Amino acid sequence: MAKDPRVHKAITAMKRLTFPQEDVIAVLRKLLKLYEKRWELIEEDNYATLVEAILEYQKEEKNDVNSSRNNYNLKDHSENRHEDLLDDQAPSVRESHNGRADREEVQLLSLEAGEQELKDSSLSQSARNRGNLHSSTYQASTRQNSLAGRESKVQTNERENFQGDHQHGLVASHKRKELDITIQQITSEKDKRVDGSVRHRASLQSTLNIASSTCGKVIISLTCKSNGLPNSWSPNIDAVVKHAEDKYLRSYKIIGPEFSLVQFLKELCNSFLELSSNSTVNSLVSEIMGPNQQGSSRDNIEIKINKRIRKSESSSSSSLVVAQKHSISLEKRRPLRKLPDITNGTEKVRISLLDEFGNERLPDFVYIPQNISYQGAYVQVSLARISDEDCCASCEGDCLSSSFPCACARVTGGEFAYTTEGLLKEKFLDACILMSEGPPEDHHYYYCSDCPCERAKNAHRPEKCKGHLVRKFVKECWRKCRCSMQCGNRVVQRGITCKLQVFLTAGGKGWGLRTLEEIPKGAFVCEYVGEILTNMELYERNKRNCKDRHTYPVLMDADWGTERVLKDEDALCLDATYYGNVGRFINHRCNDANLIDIPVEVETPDRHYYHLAFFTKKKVAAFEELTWDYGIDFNDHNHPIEAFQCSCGSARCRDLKGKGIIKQNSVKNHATESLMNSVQKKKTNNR
Ligand SMILES: C[S@@+](CC[C@H](N)C(=O)[O-])C[C@H]1O[C@@H](n2cnc3c(N)ncnc32)[C@H](O)[C@@H]1O
Repeated sequence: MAKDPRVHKAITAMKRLTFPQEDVIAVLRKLLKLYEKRWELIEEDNYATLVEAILEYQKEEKNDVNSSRNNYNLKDHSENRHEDLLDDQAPSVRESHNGRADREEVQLLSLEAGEQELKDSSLSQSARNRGNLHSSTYQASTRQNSLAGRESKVQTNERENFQGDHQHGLVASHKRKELDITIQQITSEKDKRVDGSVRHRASLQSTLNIASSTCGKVIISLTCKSNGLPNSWSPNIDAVVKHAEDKYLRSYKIIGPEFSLVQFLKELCNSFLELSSNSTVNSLVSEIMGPNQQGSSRDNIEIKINKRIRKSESSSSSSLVVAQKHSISLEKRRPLRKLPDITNGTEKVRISLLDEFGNERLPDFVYIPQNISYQGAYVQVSLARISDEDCCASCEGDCLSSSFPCACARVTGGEFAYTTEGLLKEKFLDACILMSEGPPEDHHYYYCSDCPCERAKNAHRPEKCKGHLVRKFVKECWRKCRCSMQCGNRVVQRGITCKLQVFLTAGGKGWGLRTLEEIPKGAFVCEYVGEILTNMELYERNKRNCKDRHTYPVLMDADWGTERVLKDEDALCLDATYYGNVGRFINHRCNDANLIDIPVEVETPDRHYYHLAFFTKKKVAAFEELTWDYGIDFNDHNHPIEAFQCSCGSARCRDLKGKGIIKQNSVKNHATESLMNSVQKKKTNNR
């Protein structure tokens, strides 16, 4: 173990990302030198800089064609590394630097589905040649088993009807089959460590093989090959499966919590059987890369297909018939793009942007940390409008620590909404969540007699008001108050404190926002900041720009219930399309989003204008995407602006047509106004 705890921590963090220790050490050395040992630069954003530097390093190493020089340097490095960074490394790691063959092959993972023996399989042959098989078997069907407490050597058979609707020549003869999913970690004995983990010698080139036998058996095999690269230890297969699942669940959020990698691999096997009956190479490529991406370098992953057909595809013989080879060359790794701070220094914290895919247009907008009026919106902020009841002119220091709640707690029933830790009180938060998600109750809604939203659409014959949710407000101390800026009743106005990152989502949602650290329940994350427009201005703007891919308006109707007739200039909205803050990147998630938007009164008791603040509804893990429920009714046909097909991944996703459950034909998707009418839509949906 390294003596320096910071080195040890960095190595452990990188190990979780499966970076070879040798690479981590080499890069750490360089970075420490470069940053003059300023560890905070390396550690910030959960080692984002280190991750990038390692990827760069690996790319450079790979590009070094002079293998002998490369070997010499690597050995040289590795010895130095031990001296100055890892003084007390485990002997097994030291050992791995020596006696390394230039080119070795270790099969990391092989998955088999089927019940019959493979005959004449190059895969099983190659596995045999490599020596011992270390095998772990998982139950394919249950989530518990795939996520937690996996046990090796447990084999479960799952009944599958192979015939079903697959009209597959190869499997047609088997009406019902047992389908076993077996994950095997295959390696040569000399690569095995004492603790059971496996040393692998390369990470730059991997080969994915899929093969099927005529009796319906499919083998998926992932092979990693070395090219004289630094030695490293491959993690235990349990860790690999869990890591991949966690990554999809936590970072990408494109799948539900019931996702199981093993189940996914099983589906891959079944798809392979289906496709191999009549597929062409193209159809398989299309299956892997998506119909519009054939031949494109969207992922910059080179997929070579060597179709080695030993028998005709339609053959019903029982020998192995197809071996499709996809060589995934990480040499052509996607270029990472990172902006260190999209706020241009306007926030207290830096907010980076990371494009792991390297192919998305950078967002085109101006970052503003606070709302600003576009034109007609008149936000009346004046000391005169703040009455004695709306401020605490005799407080000092921290209002939360005084024995009696001051006047500023009046709005929240004489109790402050925040705890001394700066979180929303659970009772208050839960009440807000219940109002926005719970069964709709009529007294939660206000129906205008002359609704500005409907007036904007048709001034002469406005439709009936769709209803506006009467929201609970938080009220913060402000300028007329005599407490300090550190008062616990000033949270939103102090701005963002969480470590956030804009990232390109993997699920087709465009950019998204994630947290780089765990956030507790009830924490303020950020505001929704944009241009303040009148409702009419927004309507006109949307009519002009309805083709914009992403639109970002929010109606500030949380307190319309207190007005008899709302004048057009008082019906305000926020639009973050052209000017906005990081809140504009928060994607929608149906029903079980981790953020809730709560109106916060700061500068004025006049609630035509307020701040819309996002708080966590539950504890959010580091790297989890932050989402809120826009309140969209995906069945609403009458919206002028076309909305997105929802890819939120929630098990309770409301966009049924997007999932093919409702026919799409004449149904139009509409987004922007859905945001504006979110209340009514949620209500309808809940009914
Ligand atoms: C407020 S923006 C969020 C940031 C946006 N993803 C971007 O790249 O700038 C809203 C837009 O993001 C996309 N989006 C948000 N949530 C989505 C979801 N669940 N499924 C698909 N697209 C989504 C839609 O294009 C939507 O109009």
